[in-house]
Amino acid sequence: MRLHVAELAAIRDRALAGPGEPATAAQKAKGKLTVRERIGLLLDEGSFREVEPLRRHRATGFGLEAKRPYTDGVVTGWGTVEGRTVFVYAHDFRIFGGALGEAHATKIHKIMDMAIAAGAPLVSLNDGAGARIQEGVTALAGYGGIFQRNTKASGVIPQISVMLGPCAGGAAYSPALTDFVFMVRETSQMFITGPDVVRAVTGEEITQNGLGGADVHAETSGVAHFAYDDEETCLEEVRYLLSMLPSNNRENPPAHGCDDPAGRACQALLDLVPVDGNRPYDMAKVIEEIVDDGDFLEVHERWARNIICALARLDGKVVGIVANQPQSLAGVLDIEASEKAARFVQMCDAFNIPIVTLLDVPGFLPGVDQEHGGIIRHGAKLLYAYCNATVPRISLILRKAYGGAYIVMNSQSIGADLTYAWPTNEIAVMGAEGAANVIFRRQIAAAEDPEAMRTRMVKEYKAELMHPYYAAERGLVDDVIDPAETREVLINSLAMLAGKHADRPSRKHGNPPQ
Ligand SMILES: CCC(=O)SCCNC(=O)CCNC(=O)[C@H](O)C(C)(C)COP(=O)(O)OP(=O)(O)OC[C@H]1O[C@@H](n2cnc3c(N)ncnc32)[C@H](O)[C@@H]1OP(=O)(O)O
Repeated sequence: MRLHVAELAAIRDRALAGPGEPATAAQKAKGKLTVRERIGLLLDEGSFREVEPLRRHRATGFGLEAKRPYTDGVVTGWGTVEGRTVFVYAHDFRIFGGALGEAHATKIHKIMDMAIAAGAPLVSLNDGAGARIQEGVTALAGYGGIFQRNTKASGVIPQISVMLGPCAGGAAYSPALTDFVFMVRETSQMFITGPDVVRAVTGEEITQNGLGGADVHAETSGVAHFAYDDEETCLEEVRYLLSMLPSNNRENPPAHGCDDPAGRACQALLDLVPVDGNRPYDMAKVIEEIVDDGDFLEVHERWARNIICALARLDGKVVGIVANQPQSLAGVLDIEASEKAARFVQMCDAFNIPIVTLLDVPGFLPGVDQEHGGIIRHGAKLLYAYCNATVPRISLILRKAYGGAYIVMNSQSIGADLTYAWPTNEIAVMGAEGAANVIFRRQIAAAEDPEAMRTRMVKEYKAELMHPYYAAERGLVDDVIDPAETREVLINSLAMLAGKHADRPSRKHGNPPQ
């Protein structure tokens, strides 16, 4: 037996060592960690249990018979993050550029099936060149199996994709099906086809980073939710995100003890938000003041900055926050903001995270670009997501909430459980100036002094329809609160809603706007 065990140890050592020093040096020269270093940073120390470390491909042709490394270029297994089980698969770029062949794919399929069965999150550490060219259609079929499982797992277990190298083709599609995409500046890219193919087909000259680097995807395309300067910080933030998510859709997110008093008065809010509805301010500071210890994790922080989507804790329990950002495009809803918030609301609903919506919204962004770009169907995505969400939903109107944007952003009429407003709230079909221009157009045009008439009509409209208690008198907000009470009121209301259960009519699935 000892001889056998010694032989096993030698084989294991070879598998663990990977493809050798030159390949490792090349990986390091690109500023990247090795696959096992990454897994070591992601998981609790010593918790990784590898599955199929001795797997090798059986493909033939193109010299593959002579090149059959252990792992086949992907390390799979499970471990823990803060003591909770997490499944992981990680490409090894040193082997076939991390490209996916049949054996590689079936290892990933197995670990995905295990994660779904165990009801635990799946994290992929992506550093791979897509389908392994030498294996042809079997490689493509392997990707099909991953996409199918990504979709099956969607809304069942959290799926997190961490991009740690140049990821092409299927290695970019699969992450797009998952809940969160993390990237690292300079070293990670995502594209359907690399710069060489782009040059050949369209004649465009572009670098890998220019085409699909972290900043491109975190700021322009919205493909990446998070971007960091180095792998260590990136993987630490993945751990932080996991600490806010439940293991699966049958559980609640983990609650923590909280030293920040639930009844803490938020006096700073009285000065943070200008009473004049046209003056900008930083909504992030408002969120910081309300949530436990001022701590929150912004999702898609650099994309569609006119809306904030963040995970935070209130009295130790995780909440999702959706908030207009008045210091960016006046907090207006446009195509990208609608898409960003819709996906976030859906994610929160899938994983039992109550949603707090902070409104200060002048409406949808008008314009030809927006209309031709499909603001109607993109805005409808957010409406659909809120209407569909059965988790506790609370809205707070800080200042203005106008028109369709007011309805879309979790108004009482689309199912908010509770709606509060500050005494500065102004809920209306549109701003007073715009409203007066429409309904008093004739009187203004016929007046001797049109400007004086316009001013008088604006004032009249405001006095009649836009005073802060108009909605409260009609029961359309549940209470008008002192901003300093905001934290206490939200915590108290969420505690009441903790047992919320909502049934929906039976159906296969809805047909959301796309
Ligand atoms: C589902 C459909 C799909 O996935 S279709 C997508 C197919 N994949 C592609 O088109 C990507 C082709 N590869 C590339 O564009 C580049 O290799 C990228 C990913 C940009 C990385 O470039 P770079 O960092 O310079 O590395 P490199 O080209 O030297 O490659 C390193 C080693 O990996 C190999 N490699 C690369 N891609 C594949 C692939 N798809 N199949 C099999 N092997 C691949 C390279 O040949 C190279 O190998 P070696 O180290 O020279 O032995």
